[in-house]
Amino acid sequence: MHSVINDIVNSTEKRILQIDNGDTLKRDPEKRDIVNAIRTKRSLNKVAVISEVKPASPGKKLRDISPEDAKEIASEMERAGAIAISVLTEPEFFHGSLDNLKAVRSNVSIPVLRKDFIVDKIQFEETQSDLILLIAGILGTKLEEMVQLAISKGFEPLVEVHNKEELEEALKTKARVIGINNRDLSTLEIDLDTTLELVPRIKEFDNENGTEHIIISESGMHTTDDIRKVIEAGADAVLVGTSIIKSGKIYTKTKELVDALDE
Ligand SMILES: O=C(O)c1ccccc1NCC(=O)[C@H](O)[C@H](O)COP(=O)(O)O
Repeated sequence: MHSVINDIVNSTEKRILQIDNGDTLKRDPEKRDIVNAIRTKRSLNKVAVISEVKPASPGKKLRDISPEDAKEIASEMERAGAIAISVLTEPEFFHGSLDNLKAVRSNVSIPVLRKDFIVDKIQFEETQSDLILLIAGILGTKLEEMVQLAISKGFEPLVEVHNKEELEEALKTKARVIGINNRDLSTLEIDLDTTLELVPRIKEFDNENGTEHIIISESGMHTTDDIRKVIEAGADAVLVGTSIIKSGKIYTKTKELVDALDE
């Protein structure tokens, strides 16, 4: 694991000590269904884009985003046809917040993903979202248990993998949604071919087991060519942060990616 990831996980572990066990968030009982949203979008030959409210990457500030800004940004993403909104909530390295998550979910009607470094079930109690990210490379042997717990709490777990070993672990779980992260968390290098390498194994598993996983290609997509590359390889959806936020034109850039198959 890259030292930045170790730092992020260490900082998260310290932060969760502050979560008050008795202070359980009252969650909206309605879960917005991303699986249907993705299938509907794809049936219209549009790209299912999960658009990310991302203030920063480690060491790289993109834009200050307050809860009010987050609401406005997410509304523009929804208007432009995004099927879901991802909200980074990690405060130290990504400048995200749970307040941004809450603000976004109350202001859009599409599914919302909490994008963070979940290391302990206590984090479920502070989360107002429909989906929650579980990173196989971080959770290791705890992955299956965390997937079960997330489902029992009413979340749709999005299990993120980057290599074949992590993918095999993800396929052993009950998760319906698998994210292939094109960013290697050991080196932070991005390679869209990661999606091309891992999709066939998911398809093979589904054929053998009568399952139908939803595949999300995550990170490093900037152009419509990038989007077409991963969709043509078999991804059902894409998760895009930096290129949308950096464009400064949230509506226009999101729509360009949603319409990438029109060209
Ligand atoms: O964004 C980073 O640089 C990063 C570094 C280390 C761990 C995670 C990181 N990103 C978290 C994400 O999951 C991305 O924000 C998301 O996949 C969107 O990626 P991008 O479109 O490349 O901003």
